[in-house]
This record gives sequence, structure tokens and C-alpha cells, in this order.
Amino acid sequence: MDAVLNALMRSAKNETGGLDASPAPAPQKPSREEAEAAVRTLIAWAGDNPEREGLIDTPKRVVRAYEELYKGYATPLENVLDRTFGEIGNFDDMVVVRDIVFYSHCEHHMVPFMGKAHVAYFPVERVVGLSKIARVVDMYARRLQTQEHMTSQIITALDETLKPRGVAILVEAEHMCMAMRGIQKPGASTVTMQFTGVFRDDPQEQVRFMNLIRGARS
Ligand SMILES: Nc1nc2c(ncn2[C@@H]2O[C@H](COP(=O)(O)OP(=O)(O)OP(=O)(O)O)[C@@H](O)[C@H]2O)c(=O)[nH]1
Ligand SMILES: [Zn+2]
Repeated sequence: MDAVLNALMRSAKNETGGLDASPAPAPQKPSREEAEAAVRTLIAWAGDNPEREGLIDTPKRVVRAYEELYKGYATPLENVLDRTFGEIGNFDDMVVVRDIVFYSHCEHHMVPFMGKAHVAYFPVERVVGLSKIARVVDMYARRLQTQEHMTSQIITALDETLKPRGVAILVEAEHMCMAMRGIQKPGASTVTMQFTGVFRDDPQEQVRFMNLIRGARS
């Protein structure tokens, strides 16, 4: 099992830098049976009996749930952003998709953090389907990471793939590892933001973005 873990750790290291468009699959992904056995171990560690009736099928359910919660590892970016649309007239202003709800898990505790992402970009001649921006958010949210890394992965993916005049992202989230355990501060929210291109160079565009995501019409 140590060899499996080492291989997984090497693979994960390769995935932390750069665009990270289509992460290489873990070279020796554990089998479904091994994953279910690990869940049984954690149930016993929590203090319950994994063989009792109510818990007997739980490892299978947890492994199925993991496939959904972490499906971002299996989504190639090129499949998400491969289609753009050119019939936009002379539109060259900001496109903002705000209030994209996401659910993620922090890499430190594997406990959920959830919130909203707001994304804007200045298209150059072609636009991307609006749902694809939300798909990119989901793709990175459904992995283990910090909120900062998630924020930078989303903006890098959009910037390098669409090559727009600029991208802006603001992510606001509540971390259950700060609410349910540890410091126990429910309601505390964390805001991360990042800008490229005109957003980075022109503070007025940052202000317009902030006003738009707060609902103001300027
Ligand atoms: N920067 C950052 N920190 C995070 C994120 N998610 C969780 N954390 C923090 O990760 C830190 C881990 O700290 P450690 O001291 O290694 O772990 P810990 O003993 O469980 O820490 P406590 O949460 O303070 O009990 C904590 O301060 C968490 O609040 C995130 O997305 N970004
Ligand atoms: Zn955490």
C-alpha cells in the first residue's frame, strides 16, 4: 500500500503547478475494494461498527459519492472550453457570470468549503458558452485544494485557453473546517480574488467588476 501512496503523491505533485488542464491519472489508483476497505477503517476509527446493518453499505455509497465529489480530476479542460462563438457583432466589453455556487473540499482536512465564484472576462472576437465558465469552476472545485489554488487554477485556465483581454475572479466561501471543528467560527467567510490583463492594469475595471458582482449597475 505504501507504493500506491507514494505513486499517488508523485502524481499529485505534478498536478499542482501550471495550467493543469488534464491531470495525468494516478498511476496506481487503488481499486474500488481498497477504497471501500479504507472507509470501513475510518468508520471504526470514528468509533462505530462498520458491520452493523445501517453502515454495511455505507463504504459503497461513500466511494460512489467520492466519484461525484472529486470528478474534477477526471474532467479534461479541453473538453470544457473547446467551443466558442464568433457571431457577437462588435461586442468587446466585459462579460460577467456571477453567483456561481460551488462545493469543494479543503486539502488540509477534506472537509467541505462552499460558496460562490464570480468570473468576468473581456472577449476578443469570440465568446465562450456561459455554462462553460461554470463548468470550469466546478471542474477545479471538485478536487482537493486550497481556496487560493482553486482561484488561480480557474483564472489561469480561462486566461490561457480563451486568451481574452483580461479575466477577473472573486471567490467567497465558508470553510467547514473553521465552522464545525478547530476554531469553530461559523459564518466567517474567506474572499480570494485575482486579475489578469486589463483588470490587473486598470483599477477602474476592477471597480466596475466589483460593482457588478455586488449588484450595482454603474
Ligand atoms: N490558506 C488557506 N488555509 C486553509 C484553507 N482551508 C483550510 N485552511 C487552513 O489550513 C490550516 C491548517 O492548519 P494546521 O495547523 O496544519 O492544521 P490544524 O491543526 O487542523 O489547524 P486548525 O484548523 O487551526 O485546528 C488551518 O489554519 C485552516 O484554517 C484554504 O483554502 N486556504
Ligand atoms: Zn480545512
